[in-house]
Amino acid sequence: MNWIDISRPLAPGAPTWPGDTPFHYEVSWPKSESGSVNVGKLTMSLHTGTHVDAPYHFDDDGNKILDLPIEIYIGPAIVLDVSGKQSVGAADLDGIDLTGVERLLLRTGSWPDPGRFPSDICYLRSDLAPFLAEQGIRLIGVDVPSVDPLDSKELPAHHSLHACHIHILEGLLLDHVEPGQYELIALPLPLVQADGSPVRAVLRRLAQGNE
Ligand SMILES: N[C@@H](CC(=O)c1ccccc1NC=O)C(=O)O
Ligand SMILES: [Zn+2]
Ligand SMILES: [Zn+2]
Repeated sequence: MNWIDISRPLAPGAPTWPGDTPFHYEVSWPKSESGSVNVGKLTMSLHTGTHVDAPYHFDDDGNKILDLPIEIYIGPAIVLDVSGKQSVGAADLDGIDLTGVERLLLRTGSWPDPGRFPSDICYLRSDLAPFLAEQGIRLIGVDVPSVDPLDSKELPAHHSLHACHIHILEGLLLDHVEPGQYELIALPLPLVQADGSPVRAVLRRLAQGNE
């Protein structure tokens, strides 16, 4: 019960990376023709909306989506508010107790208009990954299209997270979520060769010690 949807809706006009494939859905075989059912077809970039990156997205030798362990995308997660920061590094999380936390979702608040691709986002500095890995984090989620600056070609955050075995979830919608402890489900599709996958990401509040 009480699952909170933290996925961005996929509809015509959904914001994409500049120049990327627009989202398109159509009923390609209508009931009037098939005689029994409407059958839909979908065209989209795998990096539109709420999605996971496979390492292959930024490393030709990296794992593809179906190679990723599904247990990463199901389980307890912390939502942390970091809004107002231009970037997040180890120093920004100093003093925050992440003991036993494997999944960390950052609410940056830096995608103010969900109808348009953002122009400037809060990104992760490359000293964050080793810091998080040391604390036992295995998944990082952000409410923006990338963990790196939008114009980055080197993608230092993607590469450092990958080097530290931390999986990447992007494009979450966290505006309506209070910081705290949750159970997360955000499963990628079983796309065998893919560099990314849309996910339906949901949270359910876990009981707090003092509630
Ligand atoms: N690296 C970005 C995605 C990215 O750069 C991108 C995604 C879709 C289409 C084009 C992209 N970059 C082009 O330079 C990310 O996954 O965070
Ligand atoms: Zn992506
Ligand atoms: Zn990415």
